[in-house]
Amino acid sequence: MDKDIIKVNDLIVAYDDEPAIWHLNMALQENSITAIVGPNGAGKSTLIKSIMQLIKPVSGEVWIKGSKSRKALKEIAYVPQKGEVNWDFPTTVLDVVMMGRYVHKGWLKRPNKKDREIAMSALRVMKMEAFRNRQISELSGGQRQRVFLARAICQNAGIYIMDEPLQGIDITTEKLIIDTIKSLQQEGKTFLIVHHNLDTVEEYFDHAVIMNKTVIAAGGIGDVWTKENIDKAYTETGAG
Ligand SMILES: Nc1ncnc2c1ncn2[C@@H]1O[C@H](COP(=O)(O)OP(=O)(O)OP(=O)(O)O)[C@@H](O)[C@H]1O
Repeated sequence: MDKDIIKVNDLIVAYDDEPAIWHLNMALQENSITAIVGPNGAGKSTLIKSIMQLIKPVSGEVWIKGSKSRKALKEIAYVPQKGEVNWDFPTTVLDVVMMGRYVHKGWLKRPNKKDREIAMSALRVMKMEAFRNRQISELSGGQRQRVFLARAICQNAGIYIMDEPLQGIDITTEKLIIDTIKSLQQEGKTFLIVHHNLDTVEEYFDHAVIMNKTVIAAGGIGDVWTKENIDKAYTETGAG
């Protein structure tokens, strides 16, 4: 069986004629925890937004489980950067987490008791049960990140794509998120995660894509996590 659950072929993405991603090729190995690493402006968010079809590329292809159809996106739970969400929207923690269920039900059907149980169990995993009736505007940054992950768990997708889930959170929440990710990996899930802290890459991830507009090196951590590759990404091209 093909171990590459997502494939990106020769991707070019530009904003106002300025390329943010240039002839990028990568493959996400099934059941891996893969880091996307690179300097500010390297195109990491652009890459995952392209995979999620939130941005239209100039050229290139994205295959998800052997399909190019939008339907394949159902296989993915996407966790955007905290800053990309309107946290002032008047809604509760439980309602946000329950949104993870709409992928299965469609937007018109109301969630039922089972959906609620699944959402509560996801909140329990993230130790956010006590906050279920809290307005999302009243959460701290770390609590927001926990709610995001609970919503992704609720979706019960095979692939998680997360944009800087560990940004601006304390060590307790970081450990909880990493432990949850590792136990979901045991259940067969796959992770593609934008990560900034170079000191924790080897501890948290088994694969990495080191990039700066294009891929500098990609593969198993033991093979690609070298000073040479990291220096190359962080010193070349002037994208940062
Ligand atoms: N909506 C946009 N319009 C114009 N340019 C954009 C837009 N979004 C991103 N860019 C530019 O594209 C390049 C890549 O941005 P992107 O956010 O993908 O990088 P990143 O690697 O995720 O950066 P960071 O580590 O700072 O989050 C940057 O030069 C950025 O300024």
